[in-house]
Amino acid sequence: MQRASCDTEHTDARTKDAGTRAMIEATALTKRYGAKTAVHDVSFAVRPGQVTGFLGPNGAGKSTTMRMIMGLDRPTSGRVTVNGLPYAQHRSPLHEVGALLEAKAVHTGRSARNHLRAIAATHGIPNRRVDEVIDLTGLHAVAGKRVGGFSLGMGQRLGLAAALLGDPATLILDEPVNGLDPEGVLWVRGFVRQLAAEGRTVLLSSHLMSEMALTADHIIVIGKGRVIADASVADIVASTQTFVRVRSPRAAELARRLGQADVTVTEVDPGLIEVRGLTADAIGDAALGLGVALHELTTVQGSLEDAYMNLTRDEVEYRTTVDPGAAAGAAGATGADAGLEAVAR
Ligand SMILES: Nc1ncnc2c1ncn2[C@@H]1O[C@H](COP(=O)(O)OP(=O)(O)OP(=O)(O)O)[C@@H](O)[C@H]1O
Repeated sequence: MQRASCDTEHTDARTKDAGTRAMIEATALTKRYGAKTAVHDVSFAVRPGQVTGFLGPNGAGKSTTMRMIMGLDRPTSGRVTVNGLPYAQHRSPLHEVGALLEAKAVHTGRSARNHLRAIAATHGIPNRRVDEVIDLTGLHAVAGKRVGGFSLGMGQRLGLAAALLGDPATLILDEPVNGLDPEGVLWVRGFVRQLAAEGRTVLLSSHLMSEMALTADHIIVIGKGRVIADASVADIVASTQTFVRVRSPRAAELARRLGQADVTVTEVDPGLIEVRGLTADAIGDAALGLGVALHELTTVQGSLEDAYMNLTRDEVEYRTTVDPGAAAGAAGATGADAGLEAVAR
């Protein structure tokens, strides 16, 4: 993939900087709407050179926080800076931070190229840069087409192209893969990772946990306006409980014999149990001692999704009748994501 930058010197400086200086910094950030506190005393730092996922159930305060980062909403108290200054105090904000806040195509009769040229013109950005971002986002073949006729995927590429016009070091992307087909999701994932690899700071929100696990390096989770987790994806996943999946024609009998203090055995199906509190070795030895045949003995590490469900179980503002435990346990990433959405909405 072509570098998502037009300024090599600039980018090399950024890469050297990566991991050292926080580019988005929130300090005791609070936003109240009348009696409603949407964001409560939130502090976090988003660092360059990695993708930081911003997660939380619906109504948790993500959009409000993103709006305050972008200067679209004023904090009630506290502050948030981008590259050291509140957004509104930057002389050329488009060169500091690019944002994709709306997940829909712009409805306009203009061509993609003219749409981008219009934005560029109002920010003193040369047309040369418009052509560069068109190439970077793979829009070349449709650059002359009316934006109003764009698919959601093309609309997202156009939104990313607009966000990149000022070659900003910081990008804020709200649900960039929402509604995209698998090819579009794959493209956005690769693109976002490339932007971070260049040393840029990328803050990305998504409800798709399986996608976040593949895209983000670091995760900030908010619930009911407060930060409830701020850690690397690896650390968050490592904090989830592992369990051992055991398949046996005599699973029920094995379950009874394994049951003891600090061991939890869940019967998933006749013939399939999940054991927490014992290693696979211990279960295998116990089965051998009992003369019970095992058809499967697998240690399963919890997923980012499991960790997220545990973290946000008490933080969901609008709960449906779907049981979060059942949703988290749903088989396969897609099924579990669907369950998560049902809980979080
Ligand atoms: N302009 C407003 N006036 C009053 N309340 C608001 C306003 N904007 C947001 N809120 C409330 O603040 C809380 C946080 O909303 P916000 O949109 O930031 O959440 P979110 O995490 O982005 O949710 P979603 O995932 O649904 O986009 C919600 O309870 C919401 O109803």
